[in-house]
Formats: sequence, structure tokens, C-alpha cells
Amino acid sequence: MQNMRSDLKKVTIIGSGAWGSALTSLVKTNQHHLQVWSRQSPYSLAEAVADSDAIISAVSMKGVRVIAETLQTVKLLPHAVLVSATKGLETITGQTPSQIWQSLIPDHPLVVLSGPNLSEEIMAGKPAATVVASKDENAAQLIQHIFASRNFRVYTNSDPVGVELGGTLKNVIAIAVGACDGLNLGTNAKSALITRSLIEIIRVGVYFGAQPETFWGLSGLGDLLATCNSNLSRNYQVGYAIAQGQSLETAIANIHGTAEGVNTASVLVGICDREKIYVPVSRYVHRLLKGEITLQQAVEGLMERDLKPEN
Ligand SMILES: NC(=O)C1=CN([C@@H]2O[C@H](COP(=O)(O)OP(=O)(O)OC[C@H]3O[C@@H](n4cnc5c(N)ncnc54)[C@H](OP(=O)(O)O)[C@@H]3O)[C@@H](O)[C@H]2O)C=CC1
Ligand SMILES: O=C(CO)COP(=O)(O)O
Repeated sequence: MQNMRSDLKKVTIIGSGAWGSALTSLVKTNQHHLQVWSRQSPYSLAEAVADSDAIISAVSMKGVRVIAETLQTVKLLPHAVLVSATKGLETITGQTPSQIWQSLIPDHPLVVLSGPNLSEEIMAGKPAATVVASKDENAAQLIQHIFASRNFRVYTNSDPVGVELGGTLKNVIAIAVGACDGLNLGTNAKSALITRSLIEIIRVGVYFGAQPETFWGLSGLGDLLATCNSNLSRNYQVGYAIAQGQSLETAIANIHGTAEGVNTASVLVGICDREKIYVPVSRYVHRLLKGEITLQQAVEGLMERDLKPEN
């Protein structure tokens, strides 16, 4: 039945994996007119987005370009807002999801949604907070109101690059911290790893034009803490499993859903090699995942680097 309240919007969610399903449950809470589309849907993507005020993409990184290219050929409402909820980097181009959306569909406002949002906790109705970031303040506020509820506090932010990179880069660090916990290296080691990794994330973020202070917020430090402290995180699970002696292939096969950090590590290190950005933790994660070094060598390598000032 069509809702009659004037503040209710038509919202389309693309992707019915773990994150798409959690976002679906949040939109349902507010009784918006909701359409979910996935590759299994009996209707087309064009039909799903017709008349939508907000189109939310929650597909994994490998699906972003194909979805954006399809939407590029579809007639959207002129005011329709696009929302990217993916945390990853594209393999060939090194682009972020929002860069892909922006380049393919430049005429619509774009919002990045990212924060400490483990989908299982959200599905269980536990309280959480997130960030919706855009250069278009009205677009960010629209998405804020679509999602905000008693159990989901939504903040706007005007630094979409920073918000997106915080969510993307912490996945690599969560693999490192999962491995640290899997080896039982202790709380001191874990705290040092998380803190130094945040500096590393900021270094990359600033290079890409993000505001450093964004990374102290929910989408940076917040998501880093969530993902590095929960065995609900698939990235953390991958690191933990490797520390238990599993191969990367087995670890990936055993998790439910997508651990974006595996691919992100490889793309990130390629970018940082090219741009000469110092990312020791991400680099050791990448070399570990590629099988170039053992976990023990990664720990030793990180500890035995040249001594330097903290800042
Ligand atoms: N789970 C979480 O807690 C959170 C996840 N995220 C991010 O959200 C993204 C999705 O994660 P999650 O839902 O957990 O992953 P899942 O593996 O559970 O789901 C992946 C989703 O991506 C879709 N997809 C994959 N490849 C393609 C493709 N080629 N074309 C179209 N669709 C495709 C799948 O579609 P189909 O259903 O048709 O197979 C599915 O909907 C990731 O970037 C993740 O980092 C962000 C915040 C929280
Ligand atoms: O991004 C997430 C929480 O904010 C989900 O983390 P994982 O992809 O590691 O499960």
C-alpha cells in the first residue's frame, strides 16, 4: 500500500547481501516506500529505481561499476540522490566507489554512507551511529532523515572523500588486528597497531584531499575500533584465521560475505608505491596475503623498523 505521509520517500536499495539487508531494515523502520533490487530480482534495475528519490548502492566493490554503468542508461528522477555504501577500491583503476559513481552519473547529488556499522548488530536492533557525507548539504540531510531512527543516529558531514576512505582503509587494518589477536600478541600490541594504523590512514586520506579531522570521527576511528574489536567483522576474521594457520583461500571460503580488505590492500599498496606514501602496516598485510612473508616475519618487520619520532 502506498504511504500517504508527505515526508515519506521512495527509496531503492541495490544489493541484498549483509549490508543491503541491514540498510533495508533501517529504511523499513521509517516506513518509506522501499524497493530492493539484487541480481536475483524478477524485475529490472530500471524498474526498481523508477520514481526513486534515493538510490542506495550496497553492493560489494566488484559490483559497483557494472551497477553504475547500468544506471547511467536509465532515466532517473532529476532530483534523485545516489548513495554509496560500499567500502573498497577498484582493482584496475584504484578508484573509490564514489569516484566511479561521480564519473558515470555526474548530474545527481552523491552521498557517501559510512560508519561503525556491523550489519549483524544493526539487524539485531542494537543502537549504532553512522555518517552521511556529501558536498550537497541538502542531499546529505535527505539521507540523514531517511535512515535516522531511535536505534540509528545519523550525522551529516561535508567531507565525502575522508568518510569514504576511513571506511575503506580500516578494512586492511582489521586484517592486521585480527592476525594480532589470533597470535595472542596482547592488548599493548593491539593498541599500538590500531593507533599507528590510524596515522597511516590519515596519511593516505590527506594525500587524496580528505580533512585529517574526519578520521577522528565515526567513519575513521569509530569504524576502525568497531572492525578491529569484533569477530563479526569479516576482515578481522580473515586475519584471525590466517594466524590460526589457515590459508587465505580457506579463510575467505569460511567467512560469510565479502572481506573487502583483501583486495583493498593490494590496490592501496599499488597506489602508495606510485605516490610514495608510507603505509607500513598495510604493506605488511599485503605481503602476508600474497604469501611473500610469514606472519612472524610481518610482526618482526614492523617491530624492527628504524626508530623515529611519533609524529
Ligand atoms: N556487512 C557489513 O557489516 C558492512 C558492509 N559494508 C560494505 O558493503 C559492501 C557489501 O558488503 P556485504 O553486503 O557485507 O557483502 P555480501 O557479500 O554479503 O554481499 C555482496 C553484495 O554485492 C552484490 N554484488 C557483488 N558482485 C556484484 C556484481 N558484479 N553485480 C551486482 N551486484 C554484485 C551482491 O549481489 P547479489 O545479492 O545479487 O549476489 C550482494 O548484494 C562491502 O563493500 C562492505 O565493505 C559496509 C558497512 C557494513
Ligand atoms: O564495515 C564494516 C563495519 O563498519 C563491516 O566490516 P567487515 O566488512 O569487516 O565485516
